[in-house]
Amino acid sequence: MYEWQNERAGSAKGLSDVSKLLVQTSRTSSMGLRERELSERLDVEGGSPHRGAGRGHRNEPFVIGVAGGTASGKTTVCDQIMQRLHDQCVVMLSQDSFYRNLSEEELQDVKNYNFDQPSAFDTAAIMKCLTELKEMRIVEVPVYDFTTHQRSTETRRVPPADVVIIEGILVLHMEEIRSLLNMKVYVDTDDDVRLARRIQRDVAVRGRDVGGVIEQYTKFVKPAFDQYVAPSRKFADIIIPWHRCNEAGDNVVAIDLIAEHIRMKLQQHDLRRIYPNLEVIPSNFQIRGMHTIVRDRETSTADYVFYADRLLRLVVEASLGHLPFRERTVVTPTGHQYVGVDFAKKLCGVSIIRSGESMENALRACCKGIKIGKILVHRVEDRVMDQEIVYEKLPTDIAERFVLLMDPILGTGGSASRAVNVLLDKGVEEGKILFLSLIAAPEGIHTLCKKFPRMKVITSEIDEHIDSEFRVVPGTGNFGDRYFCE
Ligand SMILES: O=P(O)(O)OC[C@H]1O[C@H](OP(=O)(O)OP(=O)(O)O)[C@H](O)[C@@H]1O
Repeated sequence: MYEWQNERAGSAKGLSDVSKLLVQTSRTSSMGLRERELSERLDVEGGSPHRGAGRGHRNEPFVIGVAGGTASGKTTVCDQIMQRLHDQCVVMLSQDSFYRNLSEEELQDVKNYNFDQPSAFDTAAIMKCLTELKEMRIVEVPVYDFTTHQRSTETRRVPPADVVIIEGILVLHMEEIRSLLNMKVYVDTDDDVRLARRIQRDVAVRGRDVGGVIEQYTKFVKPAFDQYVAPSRKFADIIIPWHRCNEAGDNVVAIDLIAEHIRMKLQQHDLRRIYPNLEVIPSNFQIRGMHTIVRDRETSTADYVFYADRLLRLVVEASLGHLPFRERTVVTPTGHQYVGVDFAKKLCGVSIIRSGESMENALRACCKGIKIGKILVHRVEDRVMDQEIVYEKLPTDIAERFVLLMDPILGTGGSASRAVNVLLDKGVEEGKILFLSLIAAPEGIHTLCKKFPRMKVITSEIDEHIDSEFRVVPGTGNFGDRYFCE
């Protein structure tokens, strides 16, 4: 029997009531009520800082690093991301909490101490905290007093979360920290705006005088910005131009995009942890852009076909990557050996009529001369799990082949399940079937992945849910109508 390799360890998970609590923490606030409540509930429930597998929690949080110059608006960006993710468990850390304690000598000459250089931070402590949060453990974060330049004896207790945000000037400069981040954000604000804000903040909040703030800025802050902070922009996945704000001072578009991306990742993350046989092809802004076009109801048929074809091709290519291969060595024109691989030979496609036929061109373009069969399922709207097979035409030797079963939309999973059963009846091994879709609803994923755990399910995006009329939401409308009709 052919078995797909289980690439991801993990067990069934879903968000518990506890982890659904919103946990807002910031460097200026002491422990918030909800955070305290969460910590207490965790203590009561677990009696241990670990949130183990099988207790209904995620395995690892999504970690975001937010960098930018002093007073660039990093905290505001973080607060706004947190607000958008109000139904998720989010915690925020500040790199500033991890300043080292100053020695007696340094304290006596504090005006000449450079707080903006990497060595001013206790990077080992930052790494410990982030690593433990990644392991879903409760951490104790230092509390730094900016007036005495010392850590307080108190610590701030931060519980595990679905999303961890760490902000600070050097978060993207430090390679160790970068390696733990799932998303890197850089807040880009004009230098003069930042200086004005810095003066205002240090005088009002940290009890400094204007002359002292400007001196420190010129001597340390600005050179460190030029040396460490500004060059770290190149590591960012997203650069937020904070001068492109609305009247309320928000860059709504950027924050919405970030929050939407995180939501999508969290959703996908969960399902992929539940089902090792689910594969979501890695997204990027090019793919998101194409999805945006095919989901837009204003898109013309010509554009719909063009961008759907591009996306379908990506799904087909990603699926082919899951087929087994044999090592093969060839000799290049330079006379040298190239140790490569040979494709799997015995495969075929099967499209679920009608929408599945839209994937045939992509498959033919990738696999020269591939045989393609067809299955027509009559979708009975009020009996979603009891579909009727109306027509089938399949290669006679299908039982000896790997089968790429194609349908761009996975809704309830009723049609796909029925089609898989036809293949199984023909003698195809479950582990040799790959189901390819462009857009999948979680309901369909649950149905297929649970029912056929050895079949690989490959999709490009997972949508929110199906509505009362079994349509995928937000979806793309009726794929067949949009793709095949003028
Ligand atoms: O997972 P399910 O709930 O079964 O829904 C998915 C099916 O619905 C769509 O087909 P539709 O019935 O619209 O027919 P078409 O392909 O001919 O457009 C889609 O192409 C799938 O075949």
